Amino acid sequence: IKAEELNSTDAEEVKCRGRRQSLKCNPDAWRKQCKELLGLIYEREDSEPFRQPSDHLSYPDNQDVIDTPMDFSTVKETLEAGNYGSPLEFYKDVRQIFSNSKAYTSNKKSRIYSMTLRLSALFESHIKNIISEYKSAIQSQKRRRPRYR
Ligand SMILES: O=C(NCc1cccnc1)N1CCN(C(=O)c2cccs2)CC1
Repeated sequence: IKAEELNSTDAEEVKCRGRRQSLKCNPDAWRKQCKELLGLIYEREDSEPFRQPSDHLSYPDNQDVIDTPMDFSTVKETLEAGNYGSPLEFYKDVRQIFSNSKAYTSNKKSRIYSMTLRLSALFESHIKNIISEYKSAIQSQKRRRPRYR
């Protein structure tokens, strides 16, 4: 049968089976993409205050406000250790860095807070494609109909 005679699901699957290693169909491609995104973040000077755990000594006033400390070195270690099961877990930790920064500051104009705003704009612009490609790779991998081998 010709590929166009397959319904969209089968066609998608045929496409993916052929090109497993391509980014589109490879459900593990997100790890490499998130590593590259972290590299981009590390290149930005804006990420400097967030590359190591916040030191509560110099920011004691908000210590109780931050119940989940997070920083990019922790995210990097978790990703490299293979301890994220999906890009959504990666996304959750990175967003924690930005929300902690918001909780730290009372003045939304503070220099360090404006750094998180620029950084999160960069992050959001890249992560949404990584997540949508991951979701479609999972979809095309799911067998719509069980196959009896
Ligand atoms: O202590 C760190 N980061 C670790 C560190 C330790 C030593 C040297 N350089 C950075 N902060 C400070 C608090 N913080 C904020 O986002 C905000 C503070 C005020 C408004 S926002 C997160 C980054």
